[in-house]
Amino acid sequence: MIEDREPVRVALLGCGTVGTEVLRLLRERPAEFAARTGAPVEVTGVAVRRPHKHPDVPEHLITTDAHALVEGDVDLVVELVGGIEPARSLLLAALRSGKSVVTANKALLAEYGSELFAAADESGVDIYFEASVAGAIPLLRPLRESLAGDRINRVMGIVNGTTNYILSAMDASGSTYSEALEEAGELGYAEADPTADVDGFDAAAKAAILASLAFHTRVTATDVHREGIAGVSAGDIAAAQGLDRSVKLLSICERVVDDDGTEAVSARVHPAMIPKSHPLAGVNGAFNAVFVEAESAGQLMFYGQGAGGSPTASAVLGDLVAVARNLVESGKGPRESAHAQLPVQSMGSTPTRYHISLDVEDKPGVLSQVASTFNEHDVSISVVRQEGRGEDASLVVVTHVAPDSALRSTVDAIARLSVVRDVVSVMRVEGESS
Ligand SMILES: NC(=O)c1ccc[n+]([C@@H]2O[C@H](COP(=O)([O-])OP(=O)(O)OC[C@H]3O[C@@H](n4cnc5c(N)ncnc54)[C@H](O)[C@@H]3O)[C@@H](O)[C@H]2O)c1
Ligand SMILES: N[C@@H](CCO)C(=O)O
Ligand code: NA
Repeated sequence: MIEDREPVRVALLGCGTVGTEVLRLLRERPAEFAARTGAPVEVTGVAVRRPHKHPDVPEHLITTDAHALVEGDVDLVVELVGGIEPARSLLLAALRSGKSVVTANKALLAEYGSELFAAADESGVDIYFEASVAGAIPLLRPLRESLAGDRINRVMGIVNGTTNYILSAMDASGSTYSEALEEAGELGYAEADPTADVDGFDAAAKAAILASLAFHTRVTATDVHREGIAGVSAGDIAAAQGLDRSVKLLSICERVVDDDGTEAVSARVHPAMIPKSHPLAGVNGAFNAVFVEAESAGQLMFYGQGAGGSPTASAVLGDLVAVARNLVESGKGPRESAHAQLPVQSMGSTPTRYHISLDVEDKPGVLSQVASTFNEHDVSISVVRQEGRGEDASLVVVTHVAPDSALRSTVDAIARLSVVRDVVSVMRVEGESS
């Protein structure tokens, strides 16, 4: 009988948006978890910071001493505290004392992943982290396991729910940036410090995790070029709408191959305009979507809820069952795979395309001055549109692909032209052929 087997003893660290939901489901459905695991799953302790804030957690489970809980009589530690410390020390202590770990902590994994994987390896235990990227969406398991025999060339998508919620609201209803950010916080999508979301740190951490798994290379958050959405203005959104495009915060991880066959990894997070007809343009609110392009599999798309207590708990509990099964059956999950160790390419050499919207003087010769500035920087123009408005005119230029540094210098040079009154919007363009 399953109920008579030795239980898998679980320590829960953190009982906030995600932890509360994980605990609720574990306590409501013990028979299902036991049947799927092969042994009862027993929560033996819940570490919190302020006990009085958790009236629904049975008193005998609550502790403020997370270290004692982790080093005590448990088999599996579920970390839902977030941030670097004390999460890092707690997980290292857990792994070094032979406990398997489930975590949703992308900030920690993107910086100290290798240290945690090494500790897990030395102790022969598991570390699972599906909830750390794209919430409920099964994405890391497919990359780590299902696609382990393929060669991935690109991973591109929307992996931050908060910023997607804000950009969708600004696009659809004309909400202000701060109204939409407040709503995202109330709905449990935003990080404890929402600048992690809006400044792109969260998406960059996720890009580092995705690039590491996809390219079998250690990529950390600092390797990822990062631009957030704080600079996205109502003018940028309007410029995109005028061209039948949407603005999205994209995480893009690519395998780049030089003419001589040398390979590198490029990982970047920045806002970009994509055509309304692109599948990512229809991903709204806290939903996430990620495209994976692999040599044999071709294109794959992963879509679903990327944030929120309940969707994230689904991924955490899926990992918990996988790890618990391994404990019951003496199995083992995948270890770190970083055999390729490709170099990381700088953003300046990464090929991108720009959309540039300018206010210029409406007089002859302006277009040719602007065009020759592009020419001088070896950047070729794909589309140009000019509209007169009395003394002023607006000029919209979309470039072909060029190294990002060349595009940056072109914009700087254009801004210095006396005929250019204002650079209204500069944004990268993705999702269309060059
Ligand atoms: N909320 C989401 O949508 C979501 C989605 C995916 C991943 N995550 C990740 O899941 C983790 C938890 O996120 P959350 O939204 O539940 O955060 P939260 O802020 O709601 O909860 C964290 C909890 O940990 C507690 N805590 C802090 N320090 C502690 C300590 N030393 N000991 C014990 N408890 C401590 C806090 O008091 C808080 O209750 C984070 O790593 C986050 O990035 C969150
Ligand atoms: N703050 C994160 C939570 C999910 O990882 C987001 O908004 O996507
Ligand atoms: Na996921």
